[in-house]
Amino acid sequence: SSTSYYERYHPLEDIYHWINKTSREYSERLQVILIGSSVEKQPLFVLKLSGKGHQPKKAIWMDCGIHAREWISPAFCMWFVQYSVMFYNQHSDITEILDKMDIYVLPVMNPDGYKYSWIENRMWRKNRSRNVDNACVGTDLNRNFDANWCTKGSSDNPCDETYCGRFPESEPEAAAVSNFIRSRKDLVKLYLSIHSYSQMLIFPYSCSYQEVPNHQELYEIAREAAMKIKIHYKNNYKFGAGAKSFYLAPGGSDDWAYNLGIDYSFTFELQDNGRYGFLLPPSHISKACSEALTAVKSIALSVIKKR
Ligand SMILES: NCCCCC[C@@H](C[SeH])C(=O)O
Ligand SMILES: [Zn+2]
Ligand SMILES: [Zn+2]
Repeated sequence: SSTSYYERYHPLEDIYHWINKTSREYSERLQVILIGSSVEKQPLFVLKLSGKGHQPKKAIWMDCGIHAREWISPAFCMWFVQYSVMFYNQHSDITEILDKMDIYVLPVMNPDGYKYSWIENRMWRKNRSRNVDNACVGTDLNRNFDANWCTKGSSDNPCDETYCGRFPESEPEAAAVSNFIRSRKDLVKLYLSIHSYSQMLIFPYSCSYQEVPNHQELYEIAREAAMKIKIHYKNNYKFGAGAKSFYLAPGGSDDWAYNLGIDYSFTFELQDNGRYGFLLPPSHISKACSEALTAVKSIALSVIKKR
């Protein structure tokens, strides 16, 4: 049987073609925004998803592909956009969400690394920035944001997988995202960063063991989403504050967004639990994305009800 386009992984050029084609096909729902470019000058395109009525609404941010080898992440952003344009005005949940909030989707935040993981090294994680005084390549974009930058849980060694970069937002990819979010900080109410693997719904802080003021609220929102995944897909997702329930990880986009004032900020670790890890087979894309979709809708609706 021919598997659908959305049940396959796609190389970088394919994804750029998809962005172009889908935004033209659904021009009522989608607008392409160029927010910057990568180290190797690949464009960073954000797809702005909006329902009817073009007055500026509150917004949700979703980034995918910050880490090159986590191929299920860009696959989910594509799956999510396709689901949204197909079922807006048909399924009540996505219709309610889009009638109340715009959604900014960045399908590939680390295009250089993603391309490199297709061509050279399937297990690549970082971006592809060069260091003048060191042969090692790449900064971990999820350690490059200004949240307890370069403290314990990251490394100042350019050869390490969690290298924090030369300074906060030193990387063009991280700077593009933080500049865009800062410019819309009064509109963005929910921040989502999509990763793999471990099946977890993580909320701040990962950069310290300190508990955030609305910890209980974030815990309940995450628990509700994990419960829905359990009910609908019989799969277990853990949830909790990052540092305590996962590991100490400073310089992350989610913690930075939270400290900017975005009170609802989550990092998703999608499938699986370690059997295939980053090499999740295409046959698992559908279920992994359905589970992530359930979580996104649950969390978005929880945030909307908080208004
Ligand atoms: N912002 C830190 C959220 C928790 C860690 C997430 C994982 C994703 Se691969 C990491 O960046 O190590
Ligand atoms: Zn990751
Ligand atoms: Zn991960």
